Amino acid sequence: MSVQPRRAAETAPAPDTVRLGGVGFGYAETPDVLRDVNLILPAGSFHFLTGPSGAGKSTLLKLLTLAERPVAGSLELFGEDAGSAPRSALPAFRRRMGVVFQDFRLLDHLTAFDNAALPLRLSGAKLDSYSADVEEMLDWVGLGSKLDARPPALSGGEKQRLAIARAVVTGPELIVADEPTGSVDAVMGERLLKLFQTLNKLGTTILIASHDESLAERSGATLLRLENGRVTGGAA
Ligand SMILES: Nc1ncnc2c1ncn2[C@@H]1O[C@H](COP(=O)(O)OP(=O)(O)OP(=O)(O)O)[C@@H](O)[C@H]1O
Repeated sequence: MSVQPRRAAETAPAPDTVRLGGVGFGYAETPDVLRDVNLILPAGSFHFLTGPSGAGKSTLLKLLTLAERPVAGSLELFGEDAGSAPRSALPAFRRRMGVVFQDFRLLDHLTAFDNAALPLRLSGAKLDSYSADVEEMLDWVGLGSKLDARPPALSGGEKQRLAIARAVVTGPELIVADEPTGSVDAVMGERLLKLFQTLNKLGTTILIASHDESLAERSGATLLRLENGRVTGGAA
């Protein structure tokens, strides 16, 4: 696979990709969704996050992707304080991660190719430099014949695979995915798992929130469980 995670040039050990200490967060109607989350994702680690519906998995992912910020505790990404960093610093954190949202967040007016290529285009890269990588990634997720299709003409599973291609095509250091196999069949679920495993072997830190406990167990990833506002399992 030609898409590879970017790596720092220095030889010092990479800092933990994610460190959460005593994190608390909630909503007006549901305070205390997260009460005291302690979580470390070392660089290059692979974790699955499971837990009952409504436990707060998507909420935790919103904190990691900086869509929300903790109201208590600390959040470090890539060895730097992200929990209380100024808003102007957030895009630099976000550029280092690929995110698969549960609702995909594709742009309906763009083709599949242009949706997948969007993060590269926004980074200022020239089409010639990324076009082959984007096509390879779309081929990997089974969309090689749908490069010109727009999201409204894609099935739920195809949209999900397109969202995954877009998240991984930049070679991010961290991939955060919310139910990334929820809309695909078992065969494609295995194929997507292989994609995540391959990216992890290349050094990408990966956190997948999923209801699919059997996929999580087959993944070889460290299993984390979110319940009653706390995460158990893993290195924290
Ligand atoms: N934007 C919001 N405003 C208010 N409450 C919210 C919001 N988003 C989530 N919640 C509430 O926070 C709690 C945790 O929701 P969240 O979606 O994070 O759980 P989850 O573990 O991802 O659930 P599922 O497995 O069903 O996707 C739930 O009680 C939910 O109703």
